[in-house]
Amino acid sequence: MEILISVLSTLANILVAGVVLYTSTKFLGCSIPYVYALPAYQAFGLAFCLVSVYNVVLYPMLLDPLRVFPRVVAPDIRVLLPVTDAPRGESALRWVKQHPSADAIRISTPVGSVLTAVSPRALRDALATNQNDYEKPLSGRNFLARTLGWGLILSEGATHDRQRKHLTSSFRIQNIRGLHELMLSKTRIMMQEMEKQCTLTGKCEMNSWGSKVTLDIIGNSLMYKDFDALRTEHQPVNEAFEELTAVSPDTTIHYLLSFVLPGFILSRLPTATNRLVDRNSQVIINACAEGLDAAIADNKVVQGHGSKQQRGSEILQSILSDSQTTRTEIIDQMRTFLGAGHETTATSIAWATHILTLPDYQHYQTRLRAELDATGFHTAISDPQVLEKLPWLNAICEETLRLYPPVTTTGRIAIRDTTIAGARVPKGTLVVLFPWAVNRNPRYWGGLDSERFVPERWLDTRPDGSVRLNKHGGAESNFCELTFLHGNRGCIGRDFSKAELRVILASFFGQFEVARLPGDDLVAEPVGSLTIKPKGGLFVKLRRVRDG
Ligand code: HEM
Repeated sequence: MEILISVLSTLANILVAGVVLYTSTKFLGCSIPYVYALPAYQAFGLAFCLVSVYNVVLYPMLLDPLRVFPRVVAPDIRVLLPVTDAPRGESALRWVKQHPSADAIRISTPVGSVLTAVSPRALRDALATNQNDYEKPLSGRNFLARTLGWGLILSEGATHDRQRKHLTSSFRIQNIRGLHELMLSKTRIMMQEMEKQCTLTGKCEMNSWGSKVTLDIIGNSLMYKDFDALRTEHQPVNEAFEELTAVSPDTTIHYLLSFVLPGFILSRLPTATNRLVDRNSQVIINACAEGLDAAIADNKVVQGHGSKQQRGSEILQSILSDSQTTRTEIIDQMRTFLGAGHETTATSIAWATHILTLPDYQHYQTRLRAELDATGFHTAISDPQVLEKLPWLNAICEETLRLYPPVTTTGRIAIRDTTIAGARVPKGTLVVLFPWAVNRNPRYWGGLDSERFVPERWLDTRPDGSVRLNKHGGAESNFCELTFLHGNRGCIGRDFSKAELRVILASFFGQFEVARLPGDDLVAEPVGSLTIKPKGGLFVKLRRVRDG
């Protein structure tokens, strides 16, 4: 086996030499005597054939330790990327349906094979049991670090463990409940502004309002910085994120290039994407630096261990309590939280509205209002603990997050030999994870109903007819859902975002009857880089049914 690999790598080298010789004679005008060029071309041809036979036939059929898993072919590698202009999720879901009993599926692409884990058993291995055998691919991390900084999302190993340990406590439910007033007051401003816009223009666009309200909430929770995006027409940080998350073929090409070019070369190419990333990242860095300085100057937070903190400053204080952290790292961590804690929840607000305004599902708006009425609308929205227990509200949030996971694709690379569902996974294997496909897998989510919006699956009916929320949606394991992932790299902001979603949806649908514009009753296509939004935006009109 090893001899075979060395022979093939030698041939691969000859192949590269052949290409160099060919290009130098053809394009650079070097005159290489024919007697040398001919054998080089022949070697090139032979090496090319052998490498192809090895990649296409020999390795996948006889040598690949992952050949116990079924194989599919992906001619367009863009469908495997988290940053892409390609349609999202659907190819992976098709593969999952083609191989319903598979634990994992091998995906052959023109540039090599990758693996995707699909069953709860395989996902548990990749994300929990053997989680320390994986890292996020360096090329993708280098690309994203320019926007998000080297914070919790992109750090690895001991640095990640240290950062996660310091940050975990600020995401406890008690601390999140402490942010309820802020979340509610920002939601109220959102609704006032939306109502004004609707009166003036007859419509409002949900993606952009979701983005503004979540930016204002995370800005205030993270660093006492009120971006006031909700009342500012051109808020620079909001616009910076909008541009950074927009999809374009240019961004996809850049992301693909990050696999072959070192970061310091790629980031210096004079391209439109580089200019856009540099300009917008600087806007975000400056905002974080200003927020940090203001919070320290106002004594809201103090660097170092054991320092007193004011209510609501927990996230920034926990970043500062890590005594090993430099100012650049603090700002990187703030960029991470601004990015991660903003567009993700914003898209969930848009998707929930998208679903609840479709003809088949509109009646869930009425169901939700009835639940809020029965509890007492004002009692419910002013108390986070009441909202946490409302069955229909929570079931609608859970089902939206299942059906439209904002992050549809992510990846891990095995840093040592490991196993998935009993099969050996060699070091260097790229494991791509598709929350979109896993969350809609008919095998675990009720066959034909798996792609339908069925909030009832999150509810259990008691003998007295009352309903109670369950934690699994009827699936056999929580690894059947990947919206927030699992394990030590799962989303630290999971409870934060659920609290936000609850208060925003309860206030919004509790006070407005929300409808699409005439003629628009279609299921929108999900598009977006990193997170998915309804294509073309989601335009709605509002009719007030209750005073706030
Ligand atoms: C609906 C809302 C959200 C969804 C669906 C979501 C989803 C995810 C996913 C899938 C990951 C793992 C990414 C990967 O490993 O490739 C992640 C990680 C992370 N999320 Fe979220 N997220 C949401 C909201 C938030 C919020 C509100 C915050 C902060 C306030 C946040 C902060 C983070 C951080 C810091 C990480 C990195 C965790 C680590 O690696 O230790 N997220 N999120």
